[in-house]
Amino acid sequence: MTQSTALVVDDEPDILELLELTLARMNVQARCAATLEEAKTWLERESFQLCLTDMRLPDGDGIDLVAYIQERFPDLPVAVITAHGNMEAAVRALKCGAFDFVSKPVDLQILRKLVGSAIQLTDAPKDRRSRDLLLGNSAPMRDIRGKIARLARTQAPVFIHGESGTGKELVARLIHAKSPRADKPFVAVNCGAIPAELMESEFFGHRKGSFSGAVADHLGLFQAADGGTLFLDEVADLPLHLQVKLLRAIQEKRVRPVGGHEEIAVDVRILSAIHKNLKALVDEGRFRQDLYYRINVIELTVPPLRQRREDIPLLADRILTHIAHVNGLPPLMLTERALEALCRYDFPGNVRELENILERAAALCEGEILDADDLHLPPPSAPVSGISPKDAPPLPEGPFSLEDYLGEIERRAILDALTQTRWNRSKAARRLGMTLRQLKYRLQKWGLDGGED
Ligand SMILES: Nc1ncnc2c1ncn2[C@@H]1O[C@H](COP(=O)(O)OP(=O)(O)OP(=O)(O)O)[C@@H](O)[C@H]1O
Repeated sequence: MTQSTALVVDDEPDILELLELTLARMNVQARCAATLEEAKTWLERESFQLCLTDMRLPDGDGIDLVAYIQERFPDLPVAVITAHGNMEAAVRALKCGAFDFVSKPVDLQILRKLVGSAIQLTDAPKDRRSRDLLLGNSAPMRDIRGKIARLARTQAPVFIHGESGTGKELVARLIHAKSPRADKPFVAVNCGAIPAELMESEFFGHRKGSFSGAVADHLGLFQAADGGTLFLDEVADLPLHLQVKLLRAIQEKRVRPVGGHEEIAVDVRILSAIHKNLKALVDEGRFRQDLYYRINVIELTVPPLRQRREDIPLLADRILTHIAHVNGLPPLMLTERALEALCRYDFPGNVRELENILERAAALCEGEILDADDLHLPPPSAPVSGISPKDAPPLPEGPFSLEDYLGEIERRAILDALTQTRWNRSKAARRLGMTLRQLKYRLQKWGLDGGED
């Protein structure tokens, strides 16, 4: 194995020695600098795979060094050592381009994981076809692809904002796939889909016997994602008490399983997504401000499809090619009229809705040419759910039960939302503006149980 070299910058000789020893055990040679000036001299003289710097240096600030390296040596990952509990400094460093941080007193287990990731980062292949996966040549999509490439090189938490179906999860997967964590797990969790009483154990694991039903040790999501990425979808659905625990896990980089006595070091990159306005939820006291600042270090907005209509033809073409391929069909084509209709349509459900429309059209169409009528696009004024008064069942003759009549409308709306979300109950619940629990109750009531969360 070739030896890597790290530049370690700290004015405390004891810490320098400890870091040097730890790195040596990982076959990483350390060059030590006690000041900003010395660090710059080393940087000119040698090439490094990692730089580890203290925040407070006699002749400047660790952030100055992060900025200097970003400008002069953008391929060199730099991590900062922060005073215990000083998350503000850690966040500043991440925003400035630091790839990670470790807090004092330095936990050697966490340091080893950080160094391992940094070394992998400089070895990682640079490109992984995000253009073929995240389609679109509009300016915002090109910009997002550029950002994905840059964000893949840091460990900074990224907060992805955008309407439902715009491709937030796809963006998160690409950040992971292009990062040095690509060979480790990408664990996606829909925070709204986990029952409140199981949340802590789902996230942090539990020990056998810690509660009735805990028949064996259980690995939580953090441990499942160790070395990789944890994607928290609909993060605003986390209850406040779990937000506190999540914040702690992110800051300390350690988790304690339910019923466990020891804490376990975890190395997880957090990406999160939401389709609501998280800042507004913070203002309403429904989302913790400290957690908001922690997960929102870098924000990425995926615009709705109606704001990048020029991407529709390419997306439609690729989706139809895919549908034809998986169903063993000859190539499917859209007429000009059909394409025009698609480009005019507003897509409240974004790319996912485009996929559904084309799948439905392909399934119902007789030949290989899809015309505008085959798309069955909702008229512009129809509400998103597709239920409008004219679709409501006709009023029965004579006296009737209003409750049963409204129940039938409810049943139709639920069925419609489930069809649109391919029976994904969490997504259907969001579409209907209710909690998963409320939807499950109604599904039971209407005998519509089934499907995945
Ligand atoms: N730019 C794109 N190119 C290709 N496919 C896309 C693009 N954007 C979205 N998709 C596809 O659209 C579907 C929905 O995307 P995704 O699940 O990532 O959206 P989302 O924003 O996370 O949705 P939700 O908020 O409902 O969870 C997926 O099948 C995804 O592959």
